[in-house]
Amino acid sequence: MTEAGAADDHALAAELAGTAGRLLLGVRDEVGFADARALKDTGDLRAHEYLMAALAERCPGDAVLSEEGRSSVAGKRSKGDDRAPTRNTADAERLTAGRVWIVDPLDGTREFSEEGRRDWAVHVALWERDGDGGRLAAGAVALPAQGLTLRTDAIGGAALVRTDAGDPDPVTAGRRTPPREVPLHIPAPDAGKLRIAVSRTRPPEFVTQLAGNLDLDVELVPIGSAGAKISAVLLGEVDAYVHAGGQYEWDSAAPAAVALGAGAHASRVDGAALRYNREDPRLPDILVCHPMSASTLLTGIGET
Ligand SMILES: Nc1ncnc2c1ncn2[C@@H]1O[C@H](COP(=O)(O)O)[C@@H](OP(=O)(O)O)[C@H]1O
Ligand SMILES: [Mg+2]
Repeated sequence: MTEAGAADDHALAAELAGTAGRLLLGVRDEVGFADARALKDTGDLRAHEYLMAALAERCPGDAVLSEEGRSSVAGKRSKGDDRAPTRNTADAERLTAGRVWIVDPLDGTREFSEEGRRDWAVHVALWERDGDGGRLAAGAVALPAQGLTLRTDAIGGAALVRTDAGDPDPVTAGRRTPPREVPLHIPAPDAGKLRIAVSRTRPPEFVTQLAGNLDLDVELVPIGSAGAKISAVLLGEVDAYVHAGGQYEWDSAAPAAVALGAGAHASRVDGAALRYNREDPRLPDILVCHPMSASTLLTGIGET
């Protein structure tokens, strides 16, 4: 990959996540909130079909692993559309490919279907094979209802992009427009305190025990979507995300790529590296936090 080509991967991830996000805001307007199932399925499948078509056109030689492209969702249909979802690259081809896009077309599907909620995301990550097996090479997390995209950049860092869509922020509305894109660095937590983001609907029991074991003032903050939770860590709205008990590569690939670019610690809850493009896409647990909180949290998790 040339330097210009690599830079394009970061920009492409952000462009595709942002465009899928705008499409999803349109799906919310079109389908409405009365039938949550129809809204979820239509959102999942329209964003998936857009990403599959865009990646096939822009990166025809690359493999794709999407949450909605598995054979297990082959029977799913979006409202007013009888087509089956476009299938992922076959496993045998994906597992030998040099470049694999790992996408979650709509993370936080439940929150997407609840009127007024802003904690849902589009994830677009690029995994590349290298001498050590492989690594996340680029990633973008769009938060369409918040008017934000968090993305990796070409110099190993990350950036926060303000998009036009989304509800106006009542605090900044009317003030001078802030810069459209700014570097993203994970902020350090306040001394003695730790706000830990947890799933709204499946908070792991061990995180409650962990909170009790830590010698800190801990607040558990329920937020939907892995991408929205990891973004909340990078934006300083919480200090850590701890999850266990189930998840898949597409739930964390793009947010982990951005987190690592923003200088965060991102690992399994036992401290092992997050690994992607495996035969089995299950990746059931994750810890994202500021590096200065990592040993406290890893030790606390180990003792819980
Ligand atoms: N125990 C579990 N098993 C499988 N997937 C899980 C899970 N807990 C969370 N997830 C997935 O992780 C994402 C974030 O979940 P949560 O909002 O509860 O934190 C969701 O992705 P999707 O919305 O793409 O399905 C959800 O399905
Ligand atoms: Mg998901």
